[in-house]
Amino acid sequence: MSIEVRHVSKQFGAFKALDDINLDIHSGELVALLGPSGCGKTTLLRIIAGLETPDRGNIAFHGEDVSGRDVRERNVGFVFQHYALFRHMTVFDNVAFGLRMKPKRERPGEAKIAEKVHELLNLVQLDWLADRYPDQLSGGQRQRIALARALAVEPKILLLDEPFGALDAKVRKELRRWLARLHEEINLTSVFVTHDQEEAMEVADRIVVMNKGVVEQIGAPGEVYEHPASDFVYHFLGDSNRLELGGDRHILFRPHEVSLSRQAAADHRPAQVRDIRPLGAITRVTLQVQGQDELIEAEVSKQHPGLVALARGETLYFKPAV
Ligand SMILES: Nc1ncnc2c1ncn2[C@@H]1O[C@H](COP(=O)(O)OP(=O)(O)OP(=O)(O)O)[C@@H](O)[C@H]1O
Repeated sequence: MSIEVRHVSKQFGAFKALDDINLDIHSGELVALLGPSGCGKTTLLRIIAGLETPDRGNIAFHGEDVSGRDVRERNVGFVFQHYALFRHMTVFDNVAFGLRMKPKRERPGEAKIAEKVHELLNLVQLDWLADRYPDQLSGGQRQRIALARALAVEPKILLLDEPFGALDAKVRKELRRWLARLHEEINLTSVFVTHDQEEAMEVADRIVVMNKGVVEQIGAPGEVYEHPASDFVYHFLGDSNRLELGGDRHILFRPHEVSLSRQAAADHRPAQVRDIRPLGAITRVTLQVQGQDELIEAEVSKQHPGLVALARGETLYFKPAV
């Protein structure tokens, strides 16, 4: 099921949360809405779901305008960060909930429901927890159960709002890999909101980079990283340095896109070493360049000859190598 967003705008009082958003999400795609806090990601997701009405524009699923349909009629599944499981129900009953709530003529029998619930719990690899209560689960397990619950009613579209936001870094990483694999398996058109560029880069087929209510760029992770359409996208999608070139000219480069030398070299600028951080295979050197306050971060292999016995306060020569 594809999703078409056409000229969608939304205002809260005088504040423009979304300004003429256009977006095509293909059937089976996993798309990330990425941007800083307050850029309108959640509002857009809620409008796609039917939880919020746009002031202008419309949403179509597979070419069919669904603007007039409410959230229940749109057949979308949700996983929201704070959309808690029902505490007084077991894992099994939580996952069965949506099926049991169906109108009588669509509701499967209890045997069929049990079969379906176990199938879903197997899919999220937590069948062994069926009789537990949410309080007896870890945060990561709870999110996987929330996903199973969302999938129970066989939605045509899955919407996830910072689904792993509240979890610690290691669990987040595991879960996002797991989500990517799961998505490969079930191929459900999915949209997830995140402000974490690493998460978007790692999981999504395509990334929609948003800023202040507009779409800055849409593309595959590699595309938006390698060919950012604006300075905003460049900065947002990874660490970046800005080097003043005089006048109002500047150059942007990534910490690893740098040539470092202990001796003065052609086109290299002198800089004072402010900090040296070994980070495993690479070492990050923070540099202060004359004539600008913003520090430069250079990341080189830990074997780089320029690092031998290097100390803070010394002078290094560097050049952006972009
Ligand atoms: N119901 C509302 N009433 C008033 N303002 C709102 C409402 N919902 C959202 N906003 C405002 O609209 C802007 C966009 O909110 P939204 O939740 O879409 O941003 P976001 O990109 O998802 O940010 P975050 O990552 O912080 O959730 C914010 O400035 C927010 O304060």
